[in-house]
Amino acid sequence: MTADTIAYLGSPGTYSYQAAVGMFPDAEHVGLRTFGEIMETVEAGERKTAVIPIENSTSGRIPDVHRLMLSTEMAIVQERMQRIEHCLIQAHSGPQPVSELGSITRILSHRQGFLQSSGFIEAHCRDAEQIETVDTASAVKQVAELGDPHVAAIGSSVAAQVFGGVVIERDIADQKNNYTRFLALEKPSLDPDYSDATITTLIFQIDHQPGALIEALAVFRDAGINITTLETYTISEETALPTFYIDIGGGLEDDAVQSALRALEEKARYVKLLGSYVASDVRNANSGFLPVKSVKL
Ligand SMILES: O=C(O)C(=O)C[C@]1(C(=O)O)C=C[C@@H](O)C=C1
Repeated sequence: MTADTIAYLGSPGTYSYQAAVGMFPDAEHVGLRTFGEIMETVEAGERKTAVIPIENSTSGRIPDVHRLMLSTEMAIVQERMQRIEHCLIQAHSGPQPVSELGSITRILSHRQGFLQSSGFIEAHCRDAEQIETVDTASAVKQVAELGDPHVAAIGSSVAAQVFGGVVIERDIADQKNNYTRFLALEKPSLDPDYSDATITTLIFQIDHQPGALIEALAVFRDAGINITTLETYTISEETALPTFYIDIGGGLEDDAVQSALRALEEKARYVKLLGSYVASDVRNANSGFLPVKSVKL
């Protein structure tokens, strides 16, 4: 395994694997068990790039990853909107006709698979026990190996192919256009090139006082910059003051972004740059992610 390797969650068949291959088709890819391990191996210089999901158009932010963003020293270098087409998958020995989905007593999936398909589960197998797995591919693998007609997995058709499962229902996510936004993170370059960057990601912290957030956000309005994501952290020892994750439309070399960031430094208690990179061209109403340019209807 070389230091140029891309670290992702799980094994071939996870959505993270599909995103990692989509972003870096010619690299070597290594699957790890947790997002923490993925970040650590890149921070330690053992692997070059971490590919991790940050938010989903159906279920919203991926909380574990947002928390990792607080402490990381790495820089975001790329984003990708990955289409997530969840399938209900069973073993070859026991696929159920869709009309008999009520006889499924156990469903295995990653937490996000359940969250993104909750409407389908409620409508067709509401009494089934839900068992969380480390990723969707391992859910499919376990179900294919078990061969029990009353057990199903929520995962990708790629995982069904890899592990020999049968897809009995396709595209079961609550929103038909279900996309997850993946980020690629690397150790910061000593000589970063932001010339093509069109989106910038920051974490900032402000005093807990009336009007402090409005004042901080006004720097973007004053510079004519769109905000495409704004997430609030829950408080903890690390984040005792109000702390926010924000994506703004514009690259670090844009004059408007530079003047907004200078103004933000004045208003905020703490500002951390997470990266400035090329915005995905799949930012639209179809994917559920705002484009960096203004939209007028
Ligand atoms: O379990 C997988 O297949 C993953 O790649 C993880 C993950 C996630 O953590 O959000 C990635 C994309 C989908 O949103 C569902 C699950």
